[in-house]
Amino acid sequence: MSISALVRPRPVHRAADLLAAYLPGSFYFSSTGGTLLADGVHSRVRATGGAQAQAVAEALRAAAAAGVPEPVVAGAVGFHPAAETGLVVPSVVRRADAPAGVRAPDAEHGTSWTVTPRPEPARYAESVRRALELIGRGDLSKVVLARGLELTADTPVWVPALLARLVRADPAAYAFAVDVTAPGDPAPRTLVGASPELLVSRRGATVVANPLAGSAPRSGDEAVDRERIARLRDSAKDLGEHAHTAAQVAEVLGKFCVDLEVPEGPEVIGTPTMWHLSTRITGRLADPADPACSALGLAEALHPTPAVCGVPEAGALAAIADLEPEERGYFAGMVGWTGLDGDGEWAVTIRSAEVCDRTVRLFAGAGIVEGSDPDAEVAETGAKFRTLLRALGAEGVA
Ligand SMILES: C=C(O[C@H]1C=CC=C(C(=O)O)[C@@H]1O)C(=O)O
Repeated sequence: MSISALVRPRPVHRAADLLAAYLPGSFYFSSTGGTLLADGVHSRVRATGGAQAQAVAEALRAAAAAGVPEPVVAGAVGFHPAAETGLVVPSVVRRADAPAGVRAPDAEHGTSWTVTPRPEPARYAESVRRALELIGRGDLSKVVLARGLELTADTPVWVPALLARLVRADPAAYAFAVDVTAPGDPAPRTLVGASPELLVSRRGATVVANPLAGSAPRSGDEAVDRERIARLRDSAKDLGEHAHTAAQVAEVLGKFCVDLEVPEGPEVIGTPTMWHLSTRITGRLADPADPACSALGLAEALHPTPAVCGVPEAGALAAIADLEPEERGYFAGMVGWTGLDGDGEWAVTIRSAEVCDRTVRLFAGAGIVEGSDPDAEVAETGAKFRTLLRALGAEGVA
């Protein structure tokens, strides 16, 4: 028998076709590393936080044995991993290159929106003041406090168009759409977003993490943006906020790696709406075959980083529970995929929303450290909402 009869080429898809093929219920994830669209549920992974890497490795082996071609585990894990986990082994996975030349319908500017801030910005500023007291007393060094917006449209929100607009606005983002429908939901619920932050990716023995912390809004005016970038680079408050996050990520990855490259200081990266301090950390795994070293295992070990939680972690979790009136749900968790070989990519679930019929629930957080100004943190979280508000055609309503 000839080789060509035995080896079928991998189907080749175009990223734009996969994005166009996305429908609610599918799993979509794209980044500069490629595009993945997954459909159907071969099996669900039910394991609580911390134990998922082992359960996932077993689920993937079972799927491969059952004939699922190139199985992956895909989905989202909530901020409190024990609370909400939506990981599945899909029946069909299609892959393509990174998105480029994306077409998307413009947002419906005729949509009318009702907006409810949760909490009101003044109450969020008060929580920032209380966090500063905890920091002043020495109980905490950093805590990330989030606030939410609930938007209701006059018609159901069409998630495929929203996703396409997010990808078109920033093809380099970690863009995702995940079905997170829960019992009692009146309609399918989708977690959708375009995160700038890579929690961890793994390819063979190589791992990359790209913690972000320390931010300034993008203005669109070149001279103003140059000044904002320069100020961000020199801001002791933002550099401190960033250092906590980069140090924790380096420390955790260091436990799994034989070589770890950590740049001496952060650089500034841009999204269409924000500037961030960024540290790209790369490492070589000591034991890539260990399930704890799969992309998901590493993501679990890293989560929650001080980009979404704080330092020390237990104190920050307690402060978040005390000071945030709303449950974060999937916000500030992680979203991505891992394959049978342990390779994969997980992003931090920020610049995201949960969409259910006409309702959109979004959150944005900001790192609070000594020197943070409550009103500036209200403005920063407001700027972070713009990724989703723009794509919804709702910029200016909140
Ligand atoms: C928590 C968020 O952003 C994180 C990532 C980048 C910069 C951040 C900051 O400057 O506070 C946050 O740590 C969010 O967008 O909701």
